[in-house]
Amino acid sequence: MRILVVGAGATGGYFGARLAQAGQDVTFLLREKRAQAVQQDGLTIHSPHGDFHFQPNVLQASQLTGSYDLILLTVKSFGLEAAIKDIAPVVGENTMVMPVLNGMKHMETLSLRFGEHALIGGLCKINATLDADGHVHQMTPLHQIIYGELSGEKTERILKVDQAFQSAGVEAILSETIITDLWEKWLLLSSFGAITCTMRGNIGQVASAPGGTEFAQAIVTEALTTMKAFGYAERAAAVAKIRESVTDKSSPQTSSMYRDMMQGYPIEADQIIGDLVGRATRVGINIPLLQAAYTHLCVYQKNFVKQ
Ligand SMILES: NC(=O)C1=CN([C@@H]2O[C@H](COP(=O)(O)OP(=O)(O)OC[C@H]3O[C@@H](n4cnc5c(N)ncnc54)[C@H](OP(=O)(O)O)[C@@H]3O)[C@@H](O)[C@H]2O)C=CC1
Ligand SMILES: CC(C)(CO)C(=O)C(=O)O
Repeated sequence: MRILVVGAGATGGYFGARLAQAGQDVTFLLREKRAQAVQQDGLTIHSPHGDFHFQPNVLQASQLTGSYDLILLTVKSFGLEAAIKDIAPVVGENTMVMPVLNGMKHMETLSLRFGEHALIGGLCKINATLDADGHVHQMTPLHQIIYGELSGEKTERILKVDQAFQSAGVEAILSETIITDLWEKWLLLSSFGAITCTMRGNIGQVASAPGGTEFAQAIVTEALTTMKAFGYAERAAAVAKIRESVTDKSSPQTSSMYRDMMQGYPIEADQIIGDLVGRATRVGINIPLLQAAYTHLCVYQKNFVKQ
């Protein structure tokens, strides 16, 4: 299977490297600066599962030819439009486009652009980041990737995707409920993001502070109420697990949005929190805490991102 990984940041670098390490036919589509750096230095992964350094196949958009069987989209939401333009020439009739972005909005965008048949639902759970040298650091052993047909069917093509990820030494899960999984990942991440970015601490620090647990629970309730109004069919056990994880007083967990914010990087405020606020406003649901979190993130985004 010809696999194109778009981006060699935290998620693309990690999962793309693991696929390549397993001998899969992987090419990275990178923009000029990153392409030059990776071509010169290779790609390095630091991981509790073992470090890995290799010289990947790298192309820039103007060098793409043919079509790919699977395109793994690992850009941030604010890079999505440009990435769509870049990959469009190599999305053939049988190409599967699998994003791992957090949130839901990108699914509509991609479906409108390439058609729903091209889209494979995908998400990943990992705590990873890029360091100043462009190395990928996986900070905890978590490296889960979940994917599935939007219909839930076990088609021939999704079984091939499954085979590739199963070979890669990561926790790979073929899901028959990927849309629900995506809502739940968004519920988890929007809550993690709003809690850690607003309170500037990890989950345990917030949960241990006066009012922190109540704040975290109220954030989950606001996000959940909004998602249910837009089609999320609540699975009680999943929501209970999310509530548990956002109120765990011993948890050192943050979110990628929090880590990006601490480093002065751009964040996905609109995709992760703004989209929820917009949806709630459209149907008249009051979500004051998420609204405040969004305002807070927008102030950061406008004034404090390092150029
Ligand atoms: N980091 C994490 O732990 C997790 C992240 N996620 C989600 O995964 C998604 C990706 O996040 P993450 O991997 O952290 O992001 P990163 O910022 O680490 O990586 C994104 C990469 O995409 C590259 N990129 C952007 N546009 C293009 C393009 N047109 N062509 C080629 N490369 C491009 C950027 O490269 P450059 O700018 O250098 O050109 C950058 O290196 C997000 O939606 C995030 O919320 C989900 C779970 C965990
Ligand atoms: C759920 C979590 C926190 C880890 O995968 C995440 O998705 C992120 O940090 O973006």
